[in-house]
Amino acid sequence: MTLFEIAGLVPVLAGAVLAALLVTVLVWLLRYVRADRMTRVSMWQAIRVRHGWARLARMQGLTATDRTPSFWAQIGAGVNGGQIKQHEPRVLVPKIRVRYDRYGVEVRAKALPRVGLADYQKAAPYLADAWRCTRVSVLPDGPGAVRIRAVRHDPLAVPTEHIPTGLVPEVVSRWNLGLDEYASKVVVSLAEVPGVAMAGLPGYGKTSLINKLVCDLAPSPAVQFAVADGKASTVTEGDYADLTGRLFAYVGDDLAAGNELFGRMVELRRARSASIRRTLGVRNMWHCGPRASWPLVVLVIDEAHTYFRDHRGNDPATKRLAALAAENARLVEDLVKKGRSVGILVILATQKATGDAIPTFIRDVCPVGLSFAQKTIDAAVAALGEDIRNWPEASPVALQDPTYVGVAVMAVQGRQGFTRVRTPYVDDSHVAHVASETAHLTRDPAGLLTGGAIRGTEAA
Ligand SMILES: Nc1ncnc2c1ncn2[C@@H]1O[C@H](COP(=O)(O)OP(=O)(O)OP(=O)(O)O)[C@@H](O)[C@H]1O
Repeated sequence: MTLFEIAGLVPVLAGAVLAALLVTVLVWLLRYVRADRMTRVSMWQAIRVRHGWARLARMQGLTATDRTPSFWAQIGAGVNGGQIKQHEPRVLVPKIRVRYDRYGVEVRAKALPRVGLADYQKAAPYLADAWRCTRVSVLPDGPGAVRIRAVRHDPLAVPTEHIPTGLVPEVVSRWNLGLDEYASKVVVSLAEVPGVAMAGLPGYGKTSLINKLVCDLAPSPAVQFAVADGKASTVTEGDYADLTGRLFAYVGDDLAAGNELFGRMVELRRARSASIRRTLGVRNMWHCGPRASWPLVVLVIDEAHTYFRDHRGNDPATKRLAALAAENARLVEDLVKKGRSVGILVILATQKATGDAIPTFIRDVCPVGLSFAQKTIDAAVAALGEDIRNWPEASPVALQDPTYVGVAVMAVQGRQGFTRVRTPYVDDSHVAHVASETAHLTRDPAGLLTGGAIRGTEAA
């Protein structure tokens, strides 16, 4: 190719570069037009972060200086008889990739020699100021990289809403709780979990969170639900009225009815334990996963204290209630201690998770515990364990403000300390819709053991 021909290609190349630029700008504009107000602000923020990064990184000491002559300088020196010219040290700036969402930006940055995770963490408060964010966290992002999460608004203070998709979940054991204080998703695995203990002052979102879980799992025939609601006498007057169609069993605040349901569940647990090997070919249902013929059975015990409270008195009626409460505790203990491998999950919700509300021999074997707002640190300790005393900034006692309705505190696997989660609100109309659309999937799991499986809907 002659020089003349090469020169002729320049306008073509310039045109291609311009066209690529134009496409990039158009895509950005399209996204901008379609985005909501908060995301638009984040889009501008992402541009500012990218363009200001080289300067900011220098000022924060996040750059490295390379004093070794470059490869080309050394080659040049070889040509000039081994003499390397006065060499300018090079300042290395970490490469970054910036993504945005409604709450702010996420920056993935490379580590450099002597600039690692600890340096980024030390710089986090200054990055927050420079990017005008309320919170910045820095976490490792694989070898030699960090993930910087910067949020402009406190995600815990912004109520969110969840509209159930009505789609069959890919994995029924994934419990998507909501967003943490950095607007990252908090997902808890329910596989191999026999019990969840949920506490919190009245009106702070326990029932709404349970409704969300039921709505998300209801489209799967591999999950069946039963509810004991200690706050209502009949199903129609309680918080679970909209879900009735999708429940294979429901009892209100009557202790004897609760006793009957818990007894039924223990019988199911025993029958499953006796037949699991023969039916599933494994000793632990989670080794093959729940399916329509062997569904995960979720028993919700809301206002759990109703069923376990100690009744004191010598009159026959009180004595009977005391006996029923003791029996209820024994039955639920059986489910929580032995139900895991056969696919039974008990969710216990109460206002204060002290020993008089949920017996400690039940509460303390629930692997997942969470708490919405609490009045006292003792109530927080009862719900989350002694360690919460060491994390005062995450204490549920600090959530006693209407702003934090729907915010829960929990220990999340793989994370240090406690995580605060903004759980989304699920409107009653959505709950009713999902329950009525999926009512045809409701089966009594005991009936399935004797051969009444839903045909054609095996496995989740
Ligand atoms: N995640 C949420 N986000 C915003 N608001 C919420 C959320 N959850 C609940 N709420 C509001 O709080 C009200 C009470 O919620 P919910 O019934 O779930 O509380 P609760 O803790 O179960 O109370 P109780 O102990 O009395 O049953 C709801 O009607 C709704 O207005």
